[in-house]
Amino acid sequence: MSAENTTEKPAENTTEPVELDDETLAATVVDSETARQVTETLAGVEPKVGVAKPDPILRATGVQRRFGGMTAVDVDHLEVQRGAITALIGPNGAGKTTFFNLLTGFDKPNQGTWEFEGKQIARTSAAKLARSGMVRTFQLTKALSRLTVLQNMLLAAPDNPGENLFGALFRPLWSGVEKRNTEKALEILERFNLAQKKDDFAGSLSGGQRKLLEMARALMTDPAMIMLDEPMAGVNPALVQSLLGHIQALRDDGMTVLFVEHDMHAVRHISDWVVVMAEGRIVAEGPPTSVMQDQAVVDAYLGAHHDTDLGDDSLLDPAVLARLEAEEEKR
Ligand SMILES: Nc1ncnc2c1ncn2[C@@H]1O[C@H](COP(=O)(O)OP(=O)(O)OP(=O)(O)O)[C@@H](O)[C@H]1O
Repeated sequence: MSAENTTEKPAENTTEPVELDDETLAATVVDSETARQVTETLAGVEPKVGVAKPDPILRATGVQRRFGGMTAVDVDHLEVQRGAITALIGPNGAGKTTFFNLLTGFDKPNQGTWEFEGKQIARTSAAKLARSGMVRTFQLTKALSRLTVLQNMLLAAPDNPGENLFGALFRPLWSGVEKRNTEKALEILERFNLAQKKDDFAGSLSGGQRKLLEMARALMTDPAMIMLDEPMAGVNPALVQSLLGHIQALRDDGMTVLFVEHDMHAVRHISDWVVVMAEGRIVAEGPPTSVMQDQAVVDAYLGAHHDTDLGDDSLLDPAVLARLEAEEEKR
């Protein structure tokens, strides 16, 4: 199917929840050398809120964002370890998206500072951040859906002159850049199994393929750190495994990954470190298994919506389980 002979059609399964059993999810975990090294390094870090990391790529301090009288984000201190997959989780309204938007230059804080690669970046624009190596994924807008997959990739290239004066005046120079960008785009599309779709409209892709394209676009800037906004949302379960594999591959290629996600199951299997937010604050952080046993995390999720599945019960501390059962009986 190509852009020339097809019309845009809605993506499939965009609202389907992720429902994969733990065994399937566990099977997606890649036992790479990098994964082992990261786990080993983080095993030496005390799982407590605000703890210093051995090699932080991002450090945020005293970040506050208020909307009227409501404080949506109030983070004392957070460090993100270089080369690891960090998940930012929490119940609805916890402040994850607001914090993510602040870190990626899409919103301005009332107060706070943060640095990336040792440089202050609070109040730096998203475009500037991308040029310095921190990039976030975007949901495909309506306009981008009407472009082909390859055109989407080329637009994401940092030196894309587009239709500006430079492009018009320096065509020969631009065509060299365009050739390089096209080669790079095709290489990345190949990696995400999207090369065959390069001439399809982005709007014709399934929910999962769109998420892959969002990641592929971000890689056009050769980032050191990639920030993913709910990478599993709206993805057909059949594609979740492949998506998780791609996220791990980014880490194994040396990138730092930070993602916002609701789904506890998936988070637990692929994250090296989990940060939990509730009511604007970070209430726990640590390796996935220890975080799941943390009372503050259980309280945060139960307080928000009682039917939340925290994942594999066998990982929960017996005392926590007993308490959950007692609370269940009371209801
Ligand atoms: N632009 C805004 N104006 C007013 N209040 C806002 C705004 N953006 C977010 N909020 C509020 O800030 C709080 C945190 O919202 P946020 O979207 O960051 O939470 P979240 O953890 O991402 O939740 P979800 O998982 O439901 O997306 C919520 O109470 C929300 O209503």
